[in-house]
Amino acid sequence: MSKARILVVEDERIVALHLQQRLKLLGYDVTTPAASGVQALASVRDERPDLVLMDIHIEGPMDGIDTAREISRTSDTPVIYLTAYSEQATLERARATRPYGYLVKPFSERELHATIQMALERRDADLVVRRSEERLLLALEAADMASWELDATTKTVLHVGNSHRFFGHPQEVLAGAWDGFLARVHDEDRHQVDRVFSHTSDHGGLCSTEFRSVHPDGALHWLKIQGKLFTGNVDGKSRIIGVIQDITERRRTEVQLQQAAMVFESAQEGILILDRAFDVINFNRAYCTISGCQDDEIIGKFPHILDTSFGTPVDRRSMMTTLAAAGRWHGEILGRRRDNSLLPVLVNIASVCDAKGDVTHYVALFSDMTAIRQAQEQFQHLAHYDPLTDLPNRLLAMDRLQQAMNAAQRRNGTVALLFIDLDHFKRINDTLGHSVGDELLRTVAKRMRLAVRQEDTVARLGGDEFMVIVDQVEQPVCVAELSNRIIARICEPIALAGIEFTVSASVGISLFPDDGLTQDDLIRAADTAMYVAKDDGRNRFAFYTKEMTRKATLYMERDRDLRRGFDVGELVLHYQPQIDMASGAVLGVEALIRWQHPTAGLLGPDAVIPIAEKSGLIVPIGEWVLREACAQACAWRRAGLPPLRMAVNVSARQMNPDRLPQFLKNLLDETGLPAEQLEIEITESTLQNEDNCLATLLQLKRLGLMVAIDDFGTGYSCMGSLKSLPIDRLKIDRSFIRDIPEDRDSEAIPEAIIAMAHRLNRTVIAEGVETLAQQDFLRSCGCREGQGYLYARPMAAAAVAALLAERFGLAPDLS
Ligand SMILES: Nc1nc2c(ncn2[C@@H]2O[C@@H]3COP(=O)(O)O[C@H]4[C@@H](O)[C@H](n5cnc6c(=O)[nH]c(N)nc65)O[C@@H]4COP(=O)(O)O[C@H]3[C@H]2O)c(=O)[nH]1
Repeated sequence: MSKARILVVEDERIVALHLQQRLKLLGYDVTTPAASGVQALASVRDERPDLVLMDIHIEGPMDGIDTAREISRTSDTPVIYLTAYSEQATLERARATRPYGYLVKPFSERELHATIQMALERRDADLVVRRSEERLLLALEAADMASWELDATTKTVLHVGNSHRFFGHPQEVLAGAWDGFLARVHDEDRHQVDRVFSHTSDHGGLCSTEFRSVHPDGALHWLKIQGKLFTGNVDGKSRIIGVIQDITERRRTEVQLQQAAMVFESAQEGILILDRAFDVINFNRAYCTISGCQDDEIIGKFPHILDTSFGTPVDRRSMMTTLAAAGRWHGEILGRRRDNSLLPVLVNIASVCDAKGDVTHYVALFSDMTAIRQAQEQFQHLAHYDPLTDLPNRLLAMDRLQQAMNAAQRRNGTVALLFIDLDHFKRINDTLGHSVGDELLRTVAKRMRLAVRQEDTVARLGGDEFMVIVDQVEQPVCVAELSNRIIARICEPIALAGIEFTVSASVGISLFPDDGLTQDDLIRAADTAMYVAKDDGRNRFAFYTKEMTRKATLYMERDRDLRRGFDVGELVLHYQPQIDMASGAVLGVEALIRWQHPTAGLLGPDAVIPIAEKSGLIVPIGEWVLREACAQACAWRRAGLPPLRMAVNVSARQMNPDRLPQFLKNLLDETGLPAEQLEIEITESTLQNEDNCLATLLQLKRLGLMVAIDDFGTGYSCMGSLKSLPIDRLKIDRSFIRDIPEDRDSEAIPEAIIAMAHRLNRTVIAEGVETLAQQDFLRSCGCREGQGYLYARPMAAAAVAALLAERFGLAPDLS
């Protein structure tokens, strides 16, 4: 053991040398004595003595106490004061420097030795404590912790280590009154922190809590503070001593883990964590739901849903190869449920690697695609099927037709395309309502399906239009039979909304390849044939013929020509006088349409009316006729001619109660023509077939117009109801007049019509009177009015005026 080195600080040299002598004798090593504070500090720094014997009263700017204070500030060297006498104040100053001892001069060798030994031992003990404190501090620092201390009795914070790091404030801000410390704790945690440290003894002296500290920059730090209560072992005070730790990162990780756990558990996707052998080590609820497996059937096993033993299309080897190469595998498979049923699943598997890049786990996600696939199927269904009847729609029908055509082409066969349109469906829809109309369409659809073979397609194209595609037609006659079957089925009585009624259908048929090689051609052909079936009286079928196309083309050309003629004013009116057969007086005229065609010359109504009826142009043309006829009647009146009845033919399609009466009212208002001078002629068939006819007639009568029934006698049903109809005049059809008097039998009908009309108080006029004999016969039956070539042919307005002027001896002003 080496000798302790001692520095003597003494300004009296003799005393210093004597003391050194005594020390040497006691076995100590001595350094050169220092005579001043400055020398002493230099010696401590350079000689590194183990102990300093310091005379309090030394010369110089620093006395022994000042020098000792400086030594203790810069080194661990213990200082023992030497003093002969001292005032109290000096001693107080000396004590404040925490010396290792006092030796009061004169002192014995024993006192000197004992004091030095005690000081050295205390210095060693202090060093041990200091080292240990240092170690503790370093350990706390390494653990990112700091110590803290609280006086539990007074609730005073004594110490908060590394306070900047944990609270963002210096020690002075935190140390002191408890409330000052609490002020640095987040509002929401303050109460909890206060409670924990107020009841430390309740928990065996241990306390621990986690809270947030608010740093001056607003940043929140999660802190964990732990401590233990120590009671009175040093100075009788109760202290809580412990450590503070910043757990912000841990809390963040915890929150992230919680969120991850939440996602894991609440995910719609089934999630599996697999080990390297592909055995399950963790799973979520959704996986159980999707796979139907129980908890104990999952852990430690290969995922049941990926079981390929059912021949699902997962190739496990290629999956593993992809996983090894790319770290991911995804695809849609037919997964296997616990009950061995299959379901479409979208699978996403990812490898999880360690720091070295070696695979440690796999994470597999399973999305049940059943709902999506069902929705897609529904979507597909909606896109291809008619929602009302559930029959294929036009899109699918076209596809099937193309397939049938392709197949027929390969085997040199025939496909039949049937275009089916319900007759007068619009009328049913309008009168019975749309829900009845819908139900009717559903019923018809079912009946059609029952009428055809399983492999044939029945489709709804829209509205009341249906299509049947017959694959593999053996003979056209089979298609005819099928059409009859369909028509017959449709015709069966239907009871809807408490009403029983029947509906018929018209069917147009085209054949592939005879009638067309493309879908469009076939459809056009079937459509044309269907219109022919309708024209032929409905409730029947018609095979397409080339002649139909010719006629249809002709019709279209005529229609176009008529529209043009109408637009440029080529339509004109001729007028045929209606005569009092007794006096020969002109009672009125019938307006008859003519077409002054630029190339064909003057054309009769046959060139206008049928085409206009078909295309709907009859309504504007009919209104033009009425306007023109009224204007002409007014012009004649203005010219001074006597008032004449103006008879105008009105088509069935014009008999719209919402349009015609209002139109006529406006016309009469505009022209000033008295209503009773205008006579509307409707045919007997219009009266029978047009639902709106009666309602329109009643309104016309209310306006004061005259109504005549044209072609009377050619229909059958209206005789009985004639009495109640708002009719003024009957026009006997000229077909009944033609054979008078050659054919006696033919006289019976006009005779009966005239008699009946008189009975019912209606006027009669005979059409087509060509001979005097016919006139005489009619007059003998009591018919007073006649119209025919016998009196005058239909003629232009100017000719009528001239005729009237001649008859009445007038010279009309026709300007
Ligand atoms: N053989 C013969 N025929 C005679 C005789 N007297 C008159 N006629 C013809 O008989 C038709 C009488 O007209 P309708 O029965 O109303 O029959 C009319 C009428 O139903 C229709 N029509 C004519 N103009 C119009 C019109 O503006 N609108 C509508 N909707 N139909 C019209 O066209 C039909 C034919 O008219 P038109 O060809 O002008 O033929 C006229 C007239 O020229 C006769 O003694 N012998």
